[in-house]
Amino acid sequence: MMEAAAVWGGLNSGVVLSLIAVLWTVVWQNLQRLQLHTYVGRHMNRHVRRLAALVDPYHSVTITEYDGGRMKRSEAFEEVKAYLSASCARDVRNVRAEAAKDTDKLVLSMVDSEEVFDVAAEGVTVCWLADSTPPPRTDGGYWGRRAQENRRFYRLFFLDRHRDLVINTYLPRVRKQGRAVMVKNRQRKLFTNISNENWSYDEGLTRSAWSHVVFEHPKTFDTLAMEPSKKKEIMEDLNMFKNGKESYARVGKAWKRGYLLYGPPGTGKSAMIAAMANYLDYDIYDIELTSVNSNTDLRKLFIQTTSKSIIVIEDIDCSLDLTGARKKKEVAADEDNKDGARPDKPDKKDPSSKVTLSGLLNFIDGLWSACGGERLIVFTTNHVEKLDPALIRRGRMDKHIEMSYCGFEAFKFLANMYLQIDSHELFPAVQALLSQVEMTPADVAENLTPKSTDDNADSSLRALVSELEKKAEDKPNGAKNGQEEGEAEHDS
Ligand SMILES: Nc1ncnc2c1ncn2[C@@H]1O[C@H](COP(=O)(O)OP(=O)(O)OP(=O)(O)O)[C@@H](O)[C@H]1O
Ligand SMILES: [Mg+2]
Repeated sequence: MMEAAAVWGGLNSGVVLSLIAVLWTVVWQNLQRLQLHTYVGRHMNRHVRRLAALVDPYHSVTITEYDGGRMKRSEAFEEVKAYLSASCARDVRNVRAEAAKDTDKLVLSMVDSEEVFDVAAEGVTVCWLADSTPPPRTDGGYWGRRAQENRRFYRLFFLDRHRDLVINTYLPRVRKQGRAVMVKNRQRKLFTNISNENWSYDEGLTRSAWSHVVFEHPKTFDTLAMEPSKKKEIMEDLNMFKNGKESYARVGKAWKRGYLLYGPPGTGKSAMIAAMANYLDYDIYDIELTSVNSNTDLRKLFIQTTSKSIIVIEDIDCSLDLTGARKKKEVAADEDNKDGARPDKPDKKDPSSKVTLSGLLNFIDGLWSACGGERLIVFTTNHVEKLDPALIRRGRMDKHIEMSYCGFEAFKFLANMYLQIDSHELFPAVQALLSQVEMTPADVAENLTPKSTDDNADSSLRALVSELEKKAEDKPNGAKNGQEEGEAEHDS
């Protein structure tokens, strides 16, 4: 009887303390809502939590700003920060406002020592604390100065009995929703590599070889003149890629895809890349190969790219001597075998050979095998026939897309876009002329652009026809160099 009374008494005190904790939680939330919580309140909050822990132990999970000693910003930290800023920021009295990159908006987050409650599930309240630890002692220098900044962290408190729910359901949800907030707030960027002297630092401690601007190119597939079926095929290919995480994993392939865009100047290769980036919602990394000092630097550039990006090397034939250079050097090496010369050894006298073909191949193969996924690599060239076959073989450049002179389908698209017409008496003449002469979509678009307020569809079309006729006269044979209409495209 006595024992039963003791247990009952213990239970009773447990229930009372739990009730105090719950009551305090409610009071605290209301104080916050009324903006009456104070420094003292925060301390009481902690004491109540300690008191409650006597009967119902709580646990905590700490999410730090940096991953271990790798000096890399923790993704989980960013996700929690984004989640809290979106879901709970209204309940926080003191917030830190940071300038969002490249916009006028501010990103709000909790200042140190701020706490906020969140509902993990019905009847399950958890508490987030924002805080920081003093920096480790260092001996100056840039890294030292950066390291002197406090290391921030978020700590999540929850009761022992909610452990499974918090770890298995709530935290994954927080990360997922945080990621969604980050995607929503994310502005796409166009990165470019700059010379090493100007290497910049990103907001973490990571040294960056890239500088960036906000990517705001207006070109989309809706405004890209192309034979409709070809355009559809490319868009479906991109869809398959974007949604192909599982299928790539199933067949054991890295989640990467290579595109080679080739064709004469002004046929829309760069426009196509912008349309792809807008369609996929990816960043663009535009590599200027001639600014890369060595194969090692090329590798560093690659390592600092992120997923959901298009890595672009424009005019690949001009950036590197890839026009059978490997073969020439192989011959030279055979002749000069005594020196043990390597076929792809860079020629120090030739500044264009700072990055070699083999360096570039390693770069692409690295892309294919190393780090995370979801990267497209796009090469453009005006002279596909000059490229080393090794560079464009299947597995490196998976899809070859020919961007060609303007065909009738592309013209109709442009006429609709620029003049808002689907047919006109001059269309047959334009069709006949386009089958005879080569004119790029860029030139057709320029001719269709009204030059004065007096211009209309009729005058613009006449201007185009007369331009095409002039070209036909300049080209006595009239043939189109065996070029078929529109844009051809094939998988290699
Ligand atoms: N198919 C197209 N549809 C719509 N606009 C086009 C098309 N092709 C070219 N243009 C327009 O013409 C201009 C030049 O095109 P772009 O820079 O994409 O050519 P390019 O193929 O990259 O040329 P280069 O080989 O010289 O780099 C751009 O303003 C682009 O918007
Ligand atoms: Mg271009």
